[in-house]
Amino acid sequence: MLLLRRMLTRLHTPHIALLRAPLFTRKFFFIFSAAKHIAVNYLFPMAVSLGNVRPCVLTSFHHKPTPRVCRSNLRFSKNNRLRLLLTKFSPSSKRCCHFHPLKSSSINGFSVQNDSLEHFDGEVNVDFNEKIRRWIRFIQSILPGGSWWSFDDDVEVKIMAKPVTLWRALGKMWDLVSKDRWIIFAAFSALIIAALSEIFIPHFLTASIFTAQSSEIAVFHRNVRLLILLCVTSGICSGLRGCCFGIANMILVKRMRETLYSALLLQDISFFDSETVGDLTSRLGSDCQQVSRVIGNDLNLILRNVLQGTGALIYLIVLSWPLGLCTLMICSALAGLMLIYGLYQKKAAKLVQEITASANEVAQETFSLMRTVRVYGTEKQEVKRYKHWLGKLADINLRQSAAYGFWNLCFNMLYHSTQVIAVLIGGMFIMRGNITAEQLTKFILYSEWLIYSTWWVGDNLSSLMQSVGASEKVFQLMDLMPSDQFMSKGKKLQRLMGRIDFVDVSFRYSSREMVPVLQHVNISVNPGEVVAIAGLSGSGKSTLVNLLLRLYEPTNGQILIDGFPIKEVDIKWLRGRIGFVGQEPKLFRMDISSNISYGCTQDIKQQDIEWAAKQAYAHDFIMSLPSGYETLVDDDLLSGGQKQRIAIARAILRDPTILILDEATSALDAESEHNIKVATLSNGLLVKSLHFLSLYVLICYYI
Ligand SMILES: Nc1ncnc2c1ncn2[C@@H]1O[C@H](COP(=O)(O)OP(=O)(O)OP(=O)(O)O)[C@@H](O)[C@H]1O
Repeated sequence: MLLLRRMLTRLHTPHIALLRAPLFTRKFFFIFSAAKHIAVNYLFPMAVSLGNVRPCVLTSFHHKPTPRVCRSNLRFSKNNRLRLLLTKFSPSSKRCCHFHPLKSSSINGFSVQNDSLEHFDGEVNVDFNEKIRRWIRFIQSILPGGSWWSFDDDVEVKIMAKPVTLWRALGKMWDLVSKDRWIIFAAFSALIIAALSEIFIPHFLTASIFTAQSSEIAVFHRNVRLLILLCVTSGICSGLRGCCFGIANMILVKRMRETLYSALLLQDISFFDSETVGDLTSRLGSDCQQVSRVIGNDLNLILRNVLQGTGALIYLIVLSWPLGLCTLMICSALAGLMLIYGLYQKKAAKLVQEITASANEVAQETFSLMRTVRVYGTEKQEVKRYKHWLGKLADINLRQSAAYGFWNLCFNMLYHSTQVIAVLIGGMFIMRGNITAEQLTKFILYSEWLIYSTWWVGDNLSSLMQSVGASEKVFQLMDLMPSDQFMSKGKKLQRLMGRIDFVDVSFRYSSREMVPVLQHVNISVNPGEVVAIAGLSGSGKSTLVNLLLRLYEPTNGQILIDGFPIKEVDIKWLRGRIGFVGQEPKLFRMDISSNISYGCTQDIKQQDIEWAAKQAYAHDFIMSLPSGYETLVDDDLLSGGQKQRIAIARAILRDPTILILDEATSALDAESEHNIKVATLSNGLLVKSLHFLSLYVLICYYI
């Protein structure tokens, strides 16, 4: 007991974890305290592997570990099938076993290892010299060009987008807004007039002050009148410029979203196997929004400041070329820094967008699987998963802010050095009688103007680079060619009889190239024949249907419709003649009538919808809903069987020549299933489900 108490006083809060472990494990630890490092490093992990200790309670079991760490991966734990990462410290450590459950979750195609989410929170026993060495290493890393600035460690996300140059991005943006080029021309005209007016303001300001001082009243009044005129012109034109660029920006973002959305909708289904919904919606949302700054803000301010800066530079050189050249040199240094800073921000922005997309992906997945999350109580885990990406985002934002700080520091130093140089050299020139006090005042005003213009150009250029970096993936997606099915028209047969032949068809999904799903399949179905395809789960029944609907192309062999290769038939026309009810029918967030008539090209009346609903035995339950056919539904507001009945009604309403039911009545009770069969039979349709224990059945019926 004494030993136990002593051990307990030495165990601070995190070690309570050990007490939760089974008695066997506790005894195991205390009795063999003499050989504790062996126990901790080798025996305890074994206890975990045998299932005596749950790995999650071990996470905080560590005490003064030495910094020397060796890692090995263990793959055990029978009950919860977690993969463990055992971090084993050197024998000199006191108790230092540290486990992290490695729950791999695939996000953006890359696995996220949750061990990085839980940080080592124990105190680290390091000597003073080691601390100093660490500090020196840290300081070295945060100096310009140091490792802290590199983003390489953060690239846990898949960056597929090819780099887009600034000119290419601007060219693409121009393509999108060129239809409304008048607004751009109006914006540029206003910009030029405003910039020119503003350039002359310091000149007439200084001239007015000095003419007032020398009592030249007529000249003073003329200068003041001109000053007022310039102020009014620049005010009006600046307002016009801002408004026109804002409109151009709105047009750009709108077209960008439209183009991207249309490009995505025309992709092959296999494209959606590799891209996730969260990622794509993030491209449409935040990535396109990033571009919204480009025209209305960045380009606008860059152009204005380039014009004003050039004007100020010319004025300075005319005023005094030695002073002008000094300012030019400082501005060139600023421009060099600006370029490096801009490129850094571009890279950071690209990563920020990728990580934002990954965070969105997690959120989208969690919200769509909310019921599963609630039932399994994994809310905290999901928050952790989301926080992981937020942490990454914060990390990059931190570096972006630090870079911004550096950029500000450089700017301020260079800005003040121009003032000092101007006063030093200008003062000497005044003393020598080379220039007047009025000229020096104008010089200081214009050099300030020049340096501020350079600053604004740099700031907006880096913002522009960020927008370009953020929109790389958007541009890449917008460039994707539509699926072949939308490119080639194909033949419309005079009449679809319904003969189908699968001739030596083999298939494998492109996302899993190594796994053959179908191999040399030959099936023939005559018009009017009902065929049931039965097979074990995962044997490829739904895949057959996918090929018949031409959602995928066979890797070998071909499918014939009435003797014509399906590839040569107009696929839109063919799909219009096929009624399909899938395994898990999905409903759109719209009323029931719209859901039933969804995709129907014929002129549909309410009676037709109700007729189809009656055939599918959906009418009664629809009428029992508060607003009947007007009731708003979606994927979550109806039972599985009710959704299936609406989907069957949708298929019936199309009056299809070929009806494919992919276990379409699996969620219905036996009576409803029977009723639907009888009802559809009387209209020449047969719906039949065969349930062979765990076997799954697909029925194809041709009329
Ligand atoms: N989009 C996809 N990408 C990669 N592999 C897929 C895809 N869809 C299905 N598979 C794989 O193809 C195989 C056949 O799947 P399919 O859905 O056709 O089976 P099934 O016979 O309909 O199964 P069940 O009776 O369980 O619905 C499975 O091994 C599955 O993992």
